[in-house]
Amino acid sequence: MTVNPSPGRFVKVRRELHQIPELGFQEFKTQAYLLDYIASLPQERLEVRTWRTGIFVNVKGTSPAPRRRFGYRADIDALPIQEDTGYDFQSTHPGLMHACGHDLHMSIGLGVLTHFAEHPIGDDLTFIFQPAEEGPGGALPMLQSEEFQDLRPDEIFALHIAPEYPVGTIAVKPGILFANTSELFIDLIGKGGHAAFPHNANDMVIAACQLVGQLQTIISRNVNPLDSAVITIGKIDGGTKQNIIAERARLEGTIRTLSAGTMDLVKSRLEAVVSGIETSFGCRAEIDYGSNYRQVYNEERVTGEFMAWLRETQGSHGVTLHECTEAMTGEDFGYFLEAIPGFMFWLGVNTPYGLHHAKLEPDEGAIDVAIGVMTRYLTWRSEQ
Ligand SMILES: CC(=O)N[C@@H](CCC[C@H](N)C(=O)O)C(=O)O
Repeated sequence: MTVNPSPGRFVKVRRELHQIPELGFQEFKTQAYLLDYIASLPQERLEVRTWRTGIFVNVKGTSPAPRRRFGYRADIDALPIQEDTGYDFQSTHPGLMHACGHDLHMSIGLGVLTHFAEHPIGDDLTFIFQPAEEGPGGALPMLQSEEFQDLRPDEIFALHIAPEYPVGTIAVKPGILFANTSELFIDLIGKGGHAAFPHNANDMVIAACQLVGQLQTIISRNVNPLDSAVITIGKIDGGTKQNIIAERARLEGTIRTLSAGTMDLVKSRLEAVVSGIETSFGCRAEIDYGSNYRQVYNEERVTGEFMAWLRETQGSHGVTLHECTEAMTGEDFGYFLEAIPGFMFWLGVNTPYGLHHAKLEPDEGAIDVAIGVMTRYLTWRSEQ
């Protein structure tokens, strides 16, 4: 796709952030960039707090107390992907890329914050720039942090880019939007040996191949077909050389379900299947579930009001509301929504390559659309 050669303010910000992607809890340059930008805003009503590599910004409202407080969250970390876009502002960090849109999420967050630093509303606002969404999860510890407690909002909002929708589309629904997630790491430990003497070894490459296939039968044969679940093994590592039987293999993946009960079922079946592999291969297995995220559940009343407001005003915003179905993506924003009513929505960015792809090139026109919608929505809410 062609990119705008004379970008606006927040497109420039997005491009600068795009060049410095960092993994979870290592977002040092990103945090410094965000702090520098925030320091350039009118400071009269702002209070900035850092938490590890994250940031809270309090924007003090203009109404006399008691005031309500609204929260807005943007995630800031990137993925271990070697970028393959046609951009002239590609990642300067080899092997790392903003391939899940967090560069757009941050630029939109800064755009909304800029508006309210310059045009404060009656109510207080908390902006949250959150590390480690892709893993191991920054939302829960940030929510529990001391720094957050007196900035805890009454309602909280966030968005995620959606490659499949045109720019101008906001896709949302009340209730569950994103799945429950659990990371999955399985180590298989057998007995290595010479490639020519398989009968003297326990080959963990064969065990890993069998296990990957058997794991899929949990989805097809244990989960109710009217429910939904996903097991994806995204990475396999095993062995040392083509003529050595592998002593070890490691599978890395993720589990997605639409309920906590189905997550328990999948895990208990998975443990039975892995134990069967131990018996049949005479090997040892270790399972680690890594980090787990709660489903993203959009509170019905607040989401319903947002959708009604969008329906009434969409003509004047150039925005189209689409009531979508849930997706098996995960998001640790689910922890915020478990504690505080609010919603997350999908923002159309119209690009053929999906999230987590090395060629992801979101249409930057979506940045101003989102800043416009969020500033108008928060202003409207404050006037209610
Ligand atoms: C929106 C999105 O793509 N989120 C990630 C969240 C990752 C959760 C965790 N690290 C896991 O892999 O289970 C996703 O992969 O859905």
